[in-house]
Amino acid sequence: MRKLAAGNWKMNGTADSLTEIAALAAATGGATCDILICPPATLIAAMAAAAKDTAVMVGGQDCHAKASGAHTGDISAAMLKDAGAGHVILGHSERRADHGETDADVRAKADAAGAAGLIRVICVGETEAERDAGTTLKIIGRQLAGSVPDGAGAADTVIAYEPVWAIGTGRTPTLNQIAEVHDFMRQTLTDRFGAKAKDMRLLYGGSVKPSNAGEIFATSNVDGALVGGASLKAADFSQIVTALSAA
Ligand SMILES: O=C[C@H](O)COP(=O)(O)O
Repeated sequence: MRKLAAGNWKMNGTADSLTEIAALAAATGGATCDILICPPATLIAAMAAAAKDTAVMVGGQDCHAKASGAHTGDISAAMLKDAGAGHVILGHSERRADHGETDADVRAKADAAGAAGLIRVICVGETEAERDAGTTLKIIGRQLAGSVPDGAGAADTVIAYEPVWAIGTGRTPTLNQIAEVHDFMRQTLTDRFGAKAKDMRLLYGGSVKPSNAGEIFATSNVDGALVGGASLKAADFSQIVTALSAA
């Protein structure tokens, strides 16, 4: 399986940020993993142009479940594809919290993304209260069951485990905690999808940085990362890409 280093720029970046793409491509020329950057929608087309002829792929951060229509401010999966995206992040905890997205919403968006030919990066993760209550695996199981569409496979679906309490906080789970969730996800997906789940990439996300990437990538069933803050600068993200290539 080819591993994946994915960067989520969230609501950061303007046209002048696109210089990071050339710098990232130059610094990761020997990478043996896939490299993806998901900028704000305003930058997708320009980033796709900047990334042309490099190994850097471009993705969206969300899409609407409908193909078109009266949905002011929303963007369809086909529009992302048209702008140059090949992937889309769905069900990020910030969307679940800020926009009330449910597992059913995420699944509908994932179906739309699949129909448009986008690879879905579907996010799951527990809150701190849920971890403290000992319900982490129950929550992850529920989110996987509700958010991942039937028929999903390794070629069209990536899962990102992002403990909500580790996002942007500098806190990370222990390696054992990451392994426990990733092993659980692999088993859960295998129970549902069979052999197809063996090569489905399982990313870890939440305060990944150059200093901890190597040990996280050496953890059981971790096939890459979904990186927020440390993906904004090529100098940082390229080190994470290099660590994943070496894993
Ligand atoms: O999508 C990325 C994650 O939310 C992780 O963000 P972070 O690396 O800034 O903690």
